[in-house]
Amino acid sequence: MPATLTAPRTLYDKIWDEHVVHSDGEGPALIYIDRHLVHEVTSPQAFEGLRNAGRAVRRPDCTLATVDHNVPTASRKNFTNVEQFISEPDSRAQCVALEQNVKEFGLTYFGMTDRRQGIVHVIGPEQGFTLPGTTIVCGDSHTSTHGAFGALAFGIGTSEVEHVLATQTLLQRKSRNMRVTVDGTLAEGVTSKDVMLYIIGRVGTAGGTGCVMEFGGSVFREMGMEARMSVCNMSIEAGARAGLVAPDDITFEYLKGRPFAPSGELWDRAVAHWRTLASDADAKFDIEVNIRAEDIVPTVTWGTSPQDVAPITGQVPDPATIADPIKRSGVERSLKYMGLQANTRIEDIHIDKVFIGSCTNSRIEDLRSAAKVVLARGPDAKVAPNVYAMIVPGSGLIKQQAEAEGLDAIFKRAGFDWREAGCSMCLGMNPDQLSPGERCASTSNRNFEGRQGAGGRTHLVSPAMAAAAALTGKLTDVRKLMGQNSRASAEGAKLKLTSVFDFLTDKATAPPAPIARSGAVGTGAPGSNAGASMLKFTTLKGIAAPLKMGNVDTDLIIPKQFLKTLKRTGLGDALFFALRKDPATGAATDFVLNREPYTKAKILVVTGPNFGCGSSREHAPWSLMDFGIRCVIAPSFADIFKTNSMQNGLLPVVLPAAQCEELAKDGEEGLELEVDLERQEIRREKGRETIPFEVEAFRRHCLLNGLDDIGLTLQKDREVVAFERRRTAEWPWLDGLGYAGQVAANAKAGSKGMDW
Ligand SMILES: CC(C)[C@H](C(=O)O)[C@@H](O)C(=O)O
Ligand code: SF4
Repeated sequence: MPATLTAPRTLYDKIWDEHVVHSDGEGPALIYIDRHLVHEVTSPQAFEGLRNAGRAVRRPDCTLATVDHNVPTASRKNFTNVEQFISEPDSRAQCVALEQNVKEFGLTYFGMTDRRQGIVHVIGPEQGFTLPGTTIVCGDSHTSTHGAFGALAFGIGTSEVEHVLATQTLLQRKSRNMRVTVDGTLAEGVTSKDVMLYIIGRVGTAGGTGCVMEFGGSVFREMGMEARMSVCNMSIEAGARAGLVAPDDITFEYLKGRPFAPSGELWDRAVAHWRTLASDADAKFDIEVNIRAEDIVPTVTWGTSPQDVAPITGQVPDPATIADPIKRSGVERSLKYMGLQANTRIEDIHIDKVFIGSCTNSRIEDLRSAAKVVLARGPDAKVAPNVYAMIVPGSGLIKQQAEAEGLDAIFKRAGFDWREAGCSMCLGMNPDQLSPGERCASTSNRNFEGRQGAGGRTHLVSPAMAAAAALTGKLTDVRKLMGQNSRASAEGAKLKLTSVFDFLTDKATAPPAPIARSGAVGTGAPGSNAGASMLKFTTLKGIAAPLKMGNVDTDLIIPKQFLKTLKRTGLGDALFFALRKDPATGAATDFVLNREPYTKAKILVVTGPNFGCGSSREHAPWSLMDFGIRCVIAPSFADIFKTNSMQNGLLPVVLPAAQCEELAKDGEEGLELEVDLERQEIRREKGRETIPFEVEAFRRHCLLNGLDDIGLTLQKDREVVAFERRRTAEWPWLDGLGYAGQVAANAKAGSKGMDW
């Protein structure tokens, strides 16, 4: 055993070590992926890639697919099929495409007639597909949710989805270890959502960049699994690669008996292994944050970034008190967008809509918590006049359980709209959206501009706070509604509790056989080695467009309505859509990319940090590329955006903020920059000083040579097969139903070596 494996290790270190298939110690490691969740938005291009290369899905038994983002949440009573039910053509096309792909590639699929259908991050844990100690990925940033089980779970882009489908592995660099400890006792009325909003407010949306964030301390140890999921869910909002809570008896109790979880003797073996995973007492964390539970009160967001938080007892900030000009203008911009005056009391903010749902807060505990607030107001409690409040359970099973408990009746009696499962107004890829100017108290996770609908205004809150806002028509301290002692009054408001196992009665079954296609699925693509399908990047000379903003999120780079495409191309006009088109008239604005000479920009120079934060949508780099931009220079990038860019031949260059400012000035003067990846330098006009930069050696090599990751990984097939044999021997519960120790041969083992 190497020395590093005997030194004290964190939970993350241990999961990482157990999943390395190959590492040369320098480049990224090839890690094995135990569980892959798939949804309709980020998978069509990945399946298309497999189809074009004649590749199969390597481990259908470890892959689970559902539809969630596009599905309407209207009653399915008259549902006959997706074609008939989904009227919006692009949403329909994505759902139909997934239905065809799962058949063609032979995958387990919870479609719209399956009561197990729901938000991908809700159904994985619900089914016991999510297990401790595993690596879990999905083409979705909130894959971090599954870290609540002590799994290394993170979002990936579509190119990586294709990589995992084809190889069941990913090329990854190890992140740093960060720990957030919250000790003490939470005050009455303070929930896991408040804890996480508070943490994001403290560390910022880039606080966890490059890190895996473990949550420790008495507060998380005492939390139930659903609360832990809400916390880990939003670790991506803190910029972290993943969130983690050590698995313990609470975890095991939650999982035992779930359809996809191991049972019998395998269960005992699995639990014995899971107990070894917690961070060693003397393990070292690169970053430590300590928080006192007593400092946290019900928390809401006032602005357009999840870090814009305030206690419900507080007020909207005043930009005049902020010295840093970028931060000040950011706050001014947020307040303008949110239609708020500085120093307004948070409790004086009136709302138009309430959304209870999303992968953060749509589970049974969340619904119970909202229902308790309604019950505490007595039988005549009513949603405030002029407020529309909707409740969207995270899965069909949660909906059934809530109905068995009578929660739907409590909500309906008070005037809430009770809907079918899906992502719904968290993102509004389906018909559930805010209208321009509408203000919403939402239990979701992102309050970016236009997130819930163009011009819509989002305040993130807990389910209890959302229910309170629905009843009063404004952001309200839920503690006032629950009385002095919320726990006591909540207990007074009795709910008829049920067991989830009354509903989890559909047995897990082996995935169906793929539909055979001539010479394609299952037959592999011998010889399709290091593909040169990625666009090469050597040197790039051109106009640089300056963008003086920080925390530019991918919702802003490309809004949701453009994620419905089945292609990777044609997205240039969608780039920064909300900034480039006047929402009222549709006319072009004076945004930098609409002005000459920047309509021909090949480089984007951003002066603020954390470019590309938020969603994992690879559509962000696709739209930049389609516009003609091949290089983005910024002080820092969000992890997923950076990887997605590299996968597409778009070069992200990190430079200190002062140098970004200098280059932005060149851009403002209309000067060209020349980005030379070979020499790792940026040459400027007018004899201005050349600026050096650094790009990780492996990625530089791939960009310079146009090498795509799948081709490289297929050359490691022998190592992958050996890993799978060991996995079956040591952790047999990870092989899914129908796995016979055979995988589709995607590439011939032992083909040419590769210098990575
Ligand atoms: C569609 C998907 C790429 C996206 C994500 O990665 O988060 C979505 O789920 C979101 O919440 O914005
Ligand atoms: S964040 Fe919203 S849109 Fe994204 S997966 Fe979760 S519920 Fe769906």
